[in-house]
Amino acid sequence: MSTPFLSVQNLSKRFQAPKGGEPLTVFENVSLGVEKGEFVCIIGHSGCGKSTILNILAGLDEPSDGAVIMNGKEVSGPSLDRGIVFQNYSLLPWLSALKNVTFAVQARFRSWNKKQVHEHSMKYLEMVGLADGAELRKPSQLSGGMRQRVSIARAFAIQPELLLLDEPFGALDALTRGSIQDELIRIWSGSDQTVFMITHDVDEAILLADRILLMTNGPYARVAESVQVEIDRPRERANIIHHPDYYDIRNHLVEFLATRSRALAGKQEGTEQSAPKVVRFGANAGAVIPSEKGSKPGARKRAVNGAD
Ligand SMILES: Nc1ncnc2c1ncn2[C@@H]1O[C@H](COP(=O)(O)OP(=O)(O)OP(=O)(O)O)[C@@H](O)[C@H]1O
Repeated sequence: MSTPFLSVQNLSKRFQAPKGGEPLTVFENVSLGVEKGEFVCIIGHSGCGKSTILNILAGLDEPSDGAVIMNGKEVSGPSLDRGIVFQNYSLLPWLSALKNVTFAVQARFRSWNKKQVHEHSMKYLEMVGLADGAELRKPSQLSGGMRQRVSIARAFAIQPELLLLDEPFGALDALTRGSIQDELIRIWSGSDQTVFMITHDVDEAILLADRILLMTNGPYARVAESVQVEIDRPRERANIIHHPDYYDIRNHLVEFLATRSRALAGKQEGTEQSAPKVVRFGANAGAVIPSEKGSKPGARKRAVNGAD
């Protein structure tokens, strides 16, 4: 079995208690694989460790045990191969929106001249609706949603191999959220980018993802299930609810969050398999896959509206 593009191997994270008490084991023995070009969402209750996993994938935090291997190399620090959108935007406050983007683009594409950098950056700012003069404002002069859009433009503009998104649309109104979700799918569809995204929104996850990872509650959280979303693309927000698998998947996710995330919580004893259980619906519901690790995503239909 080939090694996946992104391989999370027996990852654990413990934080020291502030006053020398018992350390907090946020999650333990998390193993999973993500194939190149796959779009994966992760869902779990607040505090189970989703952002901590994402920070480790980004190389911004270190695991207590285990490793993350991307493209055959262990992740040991941040890299422009991995673009990140955080919940709290993380923009450089002394630079304009445009300069926040050009700064990253210049670092990524070192041989480009100023004009190329400017045009490329403006293209992505335009994509998020911020090319009408707002690009000249500093983060403190922008609303929360606008700041988040700058952060999204910056991450997309560097065209990373792996896009890490930590609730990227949380601060956006429904209309902007929908149009940026569409842009994300358009960009991802036309590239071989891999996306790993945290969301609390089950409908968003079903609309966007090839696969949804479900985390149990912490401490000692783990990724218990990997739900395949085998709904053909393009998926349209207005029509996806009519797909025969839609409510089966949705009910499964909601039920996991309501009961099983808690029922499955707690420390696992040694022999427990660390790879999540694969869950499939529709025609593939009976398919037997022993573990998620290394499994290929369902047939990819990357066509989106107006694009192939
Ligand atoms: N630097 C840190 N030091 C100590 N504890 C931390 C640190 N960072 C996170 N934690 C703790 O680790 C746990 C997981 O936090 P994390 O932010 O990863 O959760 P999350 O699932 O992303 O939550 P949310 O959905 O609310 O964003 C929490 O209990 C949090 O308090």
